[in-house]
Amino acid sequence: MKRKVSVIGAGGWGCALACVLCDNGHDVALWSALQEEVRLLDENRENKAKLPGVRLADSILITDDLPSACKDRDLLVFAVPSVFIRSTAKSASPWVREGQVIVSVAKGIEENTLNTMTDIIKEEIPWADVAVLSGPSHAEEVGRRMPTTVVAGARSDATARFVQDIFMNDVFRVYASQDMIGIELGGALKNIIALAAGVVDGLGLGDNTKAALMTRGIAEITRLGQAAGGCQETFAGLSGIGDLIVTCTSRHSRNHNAGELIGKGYTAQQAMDEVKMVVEGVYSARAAKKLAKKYGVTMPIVDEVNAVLFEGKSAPDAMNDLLRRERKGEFG
Ligand SMILES: NC(=O)C1=CN([C@@H]2O[C@H](COP(=O)(O)OP(=O)(O)OC[C@H]3O[C@@H](n4cnc5c(N)ncnc54)[C@H](O)[C@@H]3O)[C@@H](O)[C@H]2O)C=CC1
Ligand SMILES: O=C(CO)COP(=O)(O)O
Repeated sequence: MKRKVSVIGAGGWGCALACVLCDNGHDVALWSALQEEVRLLDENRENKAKLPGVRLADSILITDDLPSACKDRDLLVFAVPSVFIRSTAKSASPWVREGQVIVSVAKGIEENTLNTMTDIIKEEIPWADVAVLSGPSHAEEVGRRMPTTVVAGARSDATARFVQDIFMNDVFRVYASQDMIGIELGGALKNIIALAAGVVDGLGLGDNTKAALMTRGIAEITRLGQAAGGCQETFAGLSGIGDLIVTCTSRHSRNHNAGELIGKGYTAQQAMDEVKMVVEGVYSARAAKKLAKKYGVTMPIVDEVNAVLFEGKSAPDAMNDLLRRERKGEFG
């Protein structure tokens, strides 16, 4: 069924998802807060800065007019970086109708409130029906129609399946779930572990080391995620281990690439400047540490990433301190 859909945010991920939705025959609008970005997208029909080589079909309406992008739409996809989710939701709220479905595809945790992205949207627009879409899905590959699988999460099964139906096609397979907190925490926390995996590569360490970080990383994510109310199975699924694998190993990963630069001696700011696109793990690291404290769980990799990012600790010292922790059983 043809739907009216708007993608709010025109970075790499917003552009790739606009392509998926357009392929599915929907009436698609793509909104950006940045006038210059809108001008360039309209002129080039491509986001040359964030997603080069992926053409935006002529039928995608590119706009900087938020009211018209929100009004009378069956679905809004919020695809701005996590730090802009609250301001974007606040600005959009006057034009969102009762029960309108908003799906968040941003991966982060708000630092001062420890809210997930859908918590923020619900706070700003309590009358919306809020969902999440997450999983191992780099824009660079989705834009090239490479087979990808994700999970749509919503409180009600009906809303999760509504989102599933709108996005699903032969190369973009969508599963449905009702574990929103599990999906969102998996998506946000894997970025911090991916920074650490990048550091391993930047330090010139090996595959054993990276496998160790990924495995112990998902243990940390699962520990915190379950304490916060997520289901264990979700962390073994697409938005958990699946996204962790792709983010720790892909050349497309902004978090891995920033971590690699940090391993080579760049500061966090220098690494972010070099990567140019949003490195969400840097914004979520402090929040993850605070969440771990709130729920009384140990997250040694997250602690060390924080120390390297914000306390001037060297990457080799962080690695050594992880290895020299007191001996323990594998599962606690
Ligand atoms: N790029 C990817 O492959 C994927 C990204 N995501 C998530 O999607 C979110 C967006 O990521 P990307 O598209 O990669 O980011 P990006 O760095 O490519 O794009 C940033 C975009 O944010 C928008 N923006 C800039 N300033 C703004 C403001 N003041 N208010 C509102 N919007 C503003 C602009 O449209 C800009 O192009 C992140 O949370 C990321 O983790 C999730 C899955 C895949
Ligand atoms: O979430 C992502 C892929 O699923 C994107 O990760 P990066 O931001 O590290 O590129």
